[in-house]
Amino acid sequence: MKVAILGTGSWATGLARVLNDNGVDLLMYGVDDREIEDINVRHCNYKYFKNIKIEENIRATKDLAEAIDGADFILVTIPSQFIRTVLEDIKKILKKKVTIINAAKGFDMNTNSRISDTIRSVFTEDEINPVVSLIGPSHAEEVVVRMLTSVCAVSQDQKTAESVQSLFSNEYLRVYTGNDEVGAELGAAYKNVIAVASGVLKGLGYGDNARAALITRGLKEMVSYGLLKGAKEETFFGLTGLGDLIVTCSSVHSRNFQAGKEIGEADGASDFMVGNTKTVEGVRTCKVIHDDIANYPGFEAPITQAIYEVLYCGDKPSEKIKELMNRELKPERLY
Ligand SMILES: NC(=O)C1=CN([C@@H]2O[C@H](COP(=O)(O)OP(=O)(O)OC[C@H]3O[C@@H](n4cnc5c(N)ncnc54)[C@H](OP(=O)(O)O)[C@@H]3O)[C@@H](O)[C@H]2O)C=CC1
Ligand SMILES: O=C(CO)COP(=O)(O)O
Repeated sequence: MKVAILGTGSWATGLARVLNDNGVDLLMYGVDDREIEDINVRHCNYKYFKNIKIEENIRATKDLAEAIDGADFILVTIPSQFIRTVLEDIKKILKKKVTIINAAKGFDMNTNSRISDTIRSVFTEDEINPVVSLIGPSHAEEVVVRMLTSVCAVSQDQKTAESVQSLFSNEYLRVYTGNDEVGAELGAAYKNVIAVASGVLKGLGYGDNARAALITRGLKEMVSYGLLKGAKEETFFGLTGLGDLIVTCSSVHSRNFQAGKEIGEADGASDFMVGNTKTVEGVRTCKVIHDDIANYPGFEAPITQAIYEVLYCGDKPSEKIKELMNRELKPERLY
């Protein structure tokens, strides 16, 4: 069994360690010489994990053909905006049928589609097995040091989901299966927008009460949007919905939360939007969801709308909070 891992970043490294612990043959594919050299020569990934040594048989290459050669699975652990291009490169050199596992949480850069749909649009049914998404509340910083974590292997095909479940499960990573691909992928993407909002609250100096309200009302937005898109309501109360929302809205590890905090502290997003180099999927996801909501007249997503106006219209977070709090009073309708 061989797994090709796309990416040499934090999540790629965390999951490489899981697979290595599980005795799986793997090869990482990266574009960054320094990261590849760190992994192969110094047996670490200094850019992401300063004090952590990784095993010597975790290896990386810049050669995509070498990485996917003989692979039974290809694990997608690069930010969503780069995924389509890399998949198109793979299609040109793929020699055997493979299962593609998506572990990214966002939308296609060109088409705004979910990543599973992107994968299916690039490959034919003869080239790939059913797609699986491996998603849930899982900061790489914890997985890489083997801290207890649970995620979900979500696929339209139960048997393929189970093959990914057994590939990754071990004593510190418990993998469930799920079949609501739409709900799981939308939840995992949408939570990043709410996590940015959570950071903004923190940056503005608000506390636990505000965060609890945000998570609850953010979940409401996620479910309502998901139902519009054909998701199952129950999925949003599982690991890929509420679970991921809690971890990303509350953890110092979250780059979406940290981005929001920086924006809240500055009471504006202009510096962040110009200077950010980290993977903060919530920024683009916010725009994708915001623009899509325009297709559903009367549908309201006040948190996403407020974050959109902060990120893309130059509005001040402090003013947005006032607007949100001063809206017309109403019953707490859930869905
Ligand atoms: N980090 C986490 O805890 C988790 C992340 N995720 C998701 O995983 C995805 C990846 O995020 P994450 O690992 O955190 O991101 P990182 O920023 O940590 O790493 C991204 C990696 O992808 C590399 N990369 C960029 N473009 C390409 C390309 N064209 N081909 C190959 N590699 C490329 C980057 O190289 P370079 O350094 O040169 O830019 C970097 O090594 C995101 O969708 C994220 O939401 C999901 C769960 C947990
Ligand atoms: O998806 C994640 C945890 O489940 C990672 O969150 P960040 O992308 O905000 O760091």
